[in-house]
Amino acid sequence: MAIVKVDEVTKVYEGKMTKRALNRLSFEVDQGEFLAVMGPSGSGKTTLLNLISTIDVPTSGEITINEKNPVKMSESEVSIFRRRELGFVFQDFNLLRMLTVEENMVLPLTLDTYSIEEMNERVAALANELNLTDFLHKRPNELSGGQEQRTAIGRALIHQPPIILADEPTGNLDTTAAKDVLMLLERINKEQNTTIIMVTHDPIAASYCDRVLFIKDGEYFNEIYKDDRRQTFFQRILNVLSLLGGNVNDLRFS
Ligand SMILES: Nc1ncnc2c1ncn2[C@@H]1O[C@H](COP(=O)(O)OP(=O)(O)OP(=O)(O)O)[C@@H](O)[C@H]1O
Repeated sequence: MAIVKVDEVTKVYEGKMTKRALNRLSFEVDQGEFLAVMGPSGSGKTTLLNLISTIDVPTSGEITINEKNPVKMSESEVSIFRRRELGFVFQDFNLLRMLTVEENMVLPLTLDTYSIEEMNERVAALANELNLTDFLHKRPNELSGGQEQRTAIGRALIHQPPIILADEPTGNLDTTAAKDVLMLLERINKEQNTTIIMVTHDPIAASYCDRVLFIKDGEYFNEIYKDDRRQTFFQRILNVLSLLGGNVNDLRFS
């Protein structure tokens, strides 16, 4: 069953220079799918994620998330919808520097009516799963990049949202920490059936996904599905990327 439907979506940025960032893009994401979105720099990946995340609205076309269309909601409905249905993971972690790991993770819950016991229980369970139990009282500047990103993933998961949106989640991590984060996302996806949409330049990161959707100049270019082996999927991703062209420096091989 499709949990996200992108139907003929166009996004035009008006300004001194009008820019058509997405042009009649259509695709669906199944519930429980781990999807990577790839494309050259400027192809519209972040624009697409901003539209799905309800941060921005399409110029035309429709995006349906869990059978709801956020464009038709009031501002307060959208903020509740965003909080309950979506979790966000960013390249630069976006943690609050003055807060501890525990406080960063629990923050989204404080906007809703959860009891202290429930909040403590959720943080403890997630910290255990994310291997952060010993770091709960530390602040971001005392953490490694991988620990910061795991904290950010904890913050994204604390609401148990059905969909996680990740924008280059491994972009600021070294190879080992990136692998840990990808294996973690893969595990969350498989064990909790959380749908994940991840924008990435990195073919290795994309090879952890079930499917890679390639876009070029704001339009659908191609998509490929994982077979049994990650290594052959990785090779097939590289093949499409070479067809896709663009500047090879746009792709980070790690
Ligand atoms: N707010 C904006 N106003 C005007 N143009 C914009 C705006 N945001 C993005 N664009 C343009 O829209 C196009 C798509 O940008 P977008 O950031 O979605 O691409 P991207 O694929 O995420 O790129 P990158 O991989 O470099 O992050 C680009 O040409 C960009 O310059």
